[in-house]
Amino acid sequence: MAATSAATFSVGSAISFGPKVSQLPQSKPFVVRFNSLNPLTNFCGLKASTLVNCESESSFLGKESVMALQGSFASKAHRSSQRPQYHLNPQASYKVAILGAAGGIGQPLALLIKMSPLVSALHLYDIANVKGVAADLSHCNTPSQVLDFTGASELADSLKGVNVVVIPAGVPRKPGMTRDDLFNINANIVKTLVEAVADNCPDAFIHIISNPVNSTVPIAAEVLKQKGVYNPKKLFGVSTLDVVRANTFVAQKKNLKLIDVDVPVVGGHAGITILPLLSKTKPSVSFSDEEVQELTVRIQNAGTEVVEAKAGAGSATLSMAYAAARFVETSLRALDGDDDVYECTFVQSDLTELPFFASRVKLGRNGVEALISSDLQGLTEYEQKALEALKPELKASIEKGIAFAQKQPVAA
Ligand SMILES: NC(=O)C1=CN([C@@H]2O[C@H](COP(=O)(O)OP(=O)(O)OC[C@H]3O[C@@H](n4cnc5c(N)ncnc54)[C@H](O)[C@@H]3O)[C@@H](O)[C@H]2O)C=CC1
Ligand SMILES: O=C([O-])CC(=O)C(=O)O
Repeated sequence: MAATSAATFSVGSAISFGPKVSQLPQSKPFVVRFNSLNPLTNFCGLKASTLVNCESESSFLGKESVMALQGSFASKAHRSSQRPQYHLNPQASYKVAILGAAGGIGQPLALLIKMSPLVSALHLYDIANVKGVAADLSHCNTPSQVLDFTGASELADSLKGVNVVVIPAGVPRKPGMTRDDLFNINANIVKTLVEAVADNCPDAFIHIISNPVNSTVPIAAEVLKQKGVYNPKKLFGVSTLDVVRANTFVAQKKNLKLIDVDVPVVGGHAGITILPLLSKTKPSVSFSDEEVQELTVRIQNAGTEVVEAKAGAGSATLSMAYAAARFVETSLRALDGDDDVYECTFVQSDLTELPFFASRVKLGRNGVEALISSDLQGLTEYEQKALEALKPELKASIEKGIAFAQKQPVAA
């Protein structure tokens, strides 16, 4: 079949290290081609993956899904054509490591990353049960090679030459627990793993998923500082799930097309420190005071909603894997030279008086290029109050992490 002329559509979310950017760029994270023999180039948003042709009946998306996708992307065609397009480098070949790969998040995350056309090697590390996960995953006919690493003796090898390290290792919550209740176990796990990252791939992007993110990211920063390799532009707390949830809940409430909605979520990743900036929703939507209150509280409590529904069997894993895969994909696109990559993430920041703060950032080859300051300008009274209210809790969590790491310095 001859290739038909391709329309290129983009979907996703938008958005200042070093310079703060006060203008809010329009989102353009994902590019998907239809009506072409070209494969889909990304899987985020409603992203599929490598070697998936939207015209093909053998696409794992299925024909109906493809039609639905085409429909949902169609409205973006015009807007997208006005933007510079990122084209996947056919030579793109990045190595990603997942530490905690046999867990509830690790397994589906590994599957999603296995589908990325940007990845040539996927290193799966865990303290147990990772051999079977890797054997299983390696049968998928996507290009990346899957390697397994079990236990402390193989940790260093799992990190050699890696571009992005994702850390979902650690225990999840049970009903009645706060994320901070995980501190005593997960702080040590994150400390040990980040020490190994510092020794073996200090230039990698580091994505911390393990809770409490508000403390584990500062712990990671201290460990990297003690090792002499801290680069604040490459250390990220993964708060993407808050954005994914905000987008979903807002789209449902306002009857909007899911794919169009983009809500920045700032602050931290626990309870009231999660602050969705509904007034900055794209496309522009108006909310009643009641809607703002209801949506904000639902987004802040969404993790607990899942913990309670799972009734002791853990916390969010599938939606978290989806969100983490989206952040890996955006990081790889940034590494690959796309200069229009924006995500919300919990990073070292000077946007407020707090040393770490989640906001939109512009990502580039060297990590955070800019923090987007405009999101914090012109807040509603509700958002401004909520921002001031979250600061003491977030400050305490950050200080707890720093104090922990400083009390037990790493070996040089
Ligand atoms: N940032 C976010 O938005 C979210 C964070 N989380 C957090 O992610 C973490 C993981 O959650 P799940 O995957 O559901 O837990 P899980 O218990 O299913 O999996 C955790 C995995 O980590 C492994 N592990 C434990 N210690 C390790 C070590 N020292 N080195 C390597 N691997 C180790 C375990 O063997 C297990 O396979 C939890 O702390 C949870 O709170 C969960 C959802 C969202
Ligand atoms: O709620 C939890 O414990 C897991 C988490 O961080 C989330 O789902 O946002």
